[in-house]
Amino acid sequence: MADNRHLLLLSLGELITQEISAAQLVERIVDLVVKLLEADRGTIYLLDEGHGELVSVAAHLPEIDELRVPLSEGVAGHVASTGEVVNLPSARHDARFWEAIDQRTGYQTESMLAAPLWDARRRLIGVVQLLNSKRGRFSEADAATLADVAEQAAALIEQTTLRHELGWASTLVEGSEELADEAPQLVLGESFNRIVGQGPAMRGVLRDVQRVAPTDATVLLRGESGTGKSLIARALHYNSPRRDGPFVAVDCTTLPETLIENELFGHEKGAYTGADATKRGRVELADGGTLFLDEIGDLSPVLQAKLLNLLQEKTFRRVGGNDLLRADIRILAATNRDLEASVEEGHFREDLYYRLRVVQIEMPPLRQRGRQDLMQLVDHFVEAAAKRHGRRVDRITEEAMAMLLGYGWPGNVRELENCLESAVIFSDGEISPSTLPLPQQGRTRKIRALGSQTDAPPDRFVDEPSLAELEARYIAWLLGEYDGNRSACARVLGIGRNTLLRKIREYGLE
Ligand SMILES: Nc1ncnc2c1ncn2[C@@H]1O[C@H](COP(=O)(O)OP(=O)(O)OP(=O)(O)O)[C@@H](O)[C@H]1O
Repeated sequence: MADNRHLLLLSLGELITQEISAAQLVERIVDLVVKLLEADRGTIYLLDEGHGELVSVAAHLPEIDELRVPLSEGVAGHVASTGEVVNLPSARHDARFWEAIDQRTGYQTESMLAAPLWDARRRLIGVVQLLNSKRGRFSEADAATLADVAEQAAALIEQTTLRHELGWASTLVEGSEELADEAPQLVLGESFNRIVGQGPAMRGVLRDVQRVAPTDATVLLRGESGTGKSLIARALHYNSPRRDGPFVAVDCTTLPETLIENELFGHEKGAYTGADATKRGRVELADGGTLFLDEIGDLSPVLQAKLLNLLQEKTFRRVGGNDLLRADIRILAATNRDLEASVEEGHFREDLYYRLRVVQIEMPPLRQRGRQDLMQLVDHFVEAAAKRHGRRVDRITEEAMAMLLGYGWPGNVRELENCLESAVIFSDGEISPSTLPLPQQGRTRKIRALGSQTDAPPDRFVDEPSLAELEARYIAWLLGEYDGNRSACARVLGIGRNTLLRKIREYGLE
């Protein structure tokens, strides 16, 4: 059992690295726990605080779609209210047993084991429950195992966006949950584990992912650095029929041409000095799965030709080999380059370009995703970093949030993630402007980023700033334009110098 438990925890850990949908993740957790503890059925309930109910989000309940259990009812309700692990050899003879469920499902509950799911701040988020031990009754060792596994499972569930999507999670960032209410409800199966984004731009991306993931089509992911292209590539793989096969990523920028060819296609024994054994390349390692080629715009002409062959014929040769080998792979590629310009300049093959661009997914830069997406990302990354570093963050000040919302994020989501990780480490329970490592030149960059929006009369504000943010940005931009001359800025703004100074202080623009 100890070994099994170890294996289960490992399998649970692996689940989170795979971009399966959040709903699938909880289903797999239930399946694994049922198998490990030799139960007949299992259910994971999450707490819907608003309604004071537990709601089944994954369950072996062929009879009904969803179960809602009031906190005052049943064994699950008892576990949620008291935080106790409950082990009942004969559930129907226990006063806490809620017969209504068996009556609805026609199932005969005999033994039952249930444990609470806690979040990192020791708040209850749900209950995991097992029915009918195949060994007649659950042992005390089973109860201890379930308590252990429940802890891991809760940590996994917390890392997903599931509770946010359901609109039940409490948030650090005021208003970050508003969108969940405003947006048309996403169907669980359509959402992706750990990918945050419900604004129109990201919803479009996720809709495309949903459509193309199940096909074998080559997909070209485009967008600035740090926008999540690799994340989406993994989502495409783990939501495709190839999900049980390997996902192999190759970064085409990091190695010189000859090494990349070797890395991709492998080599035959004796292909060159030092090649004393045949080596399989990434293409072969990806067999039955997905090959993700990152930064494809950087490939040399020779490799572009070989890649074209691979795309068209699904065939390749190892370096130094004559045999034409066949690969059963799906190819995904990504670039942050202007491929059209590269084609024009003769650096990128036109035929390869057309072959690649059949299905394209364009990742929007962070500054175009709207304030709600940014706020949800902030919430997501702060929670994740706090957990990772064992820190507690209770609050992000309004000024800090205004700074985050006003910044241009040239490094996109990766820059935001790094910035918040650092802020969490240096914060003392609260993230304030002084804990945000937005460099001084960050302001300059912000001003420049804004410049492009304010120079031309904006016909739409892609990042939906509030009036106060807009005011802060305009002042910041003016200060940049007038080399920090406050009197000149005040004149342009038609306000007194003191009023301007107050606003500069208020918006943290000193
Ligand atoms: N929508 C999102 N939700 C949650 N995390 C995200 C999201 N988008 C990106 N990230 C995170 O941001 C970081 C950067 O993403 P990723 O590496 O996928 O970007 P990229 O576009 O492939 O970058 P590059 O072009 O530099 O390779 C990763 O840690 C990723 O998990």
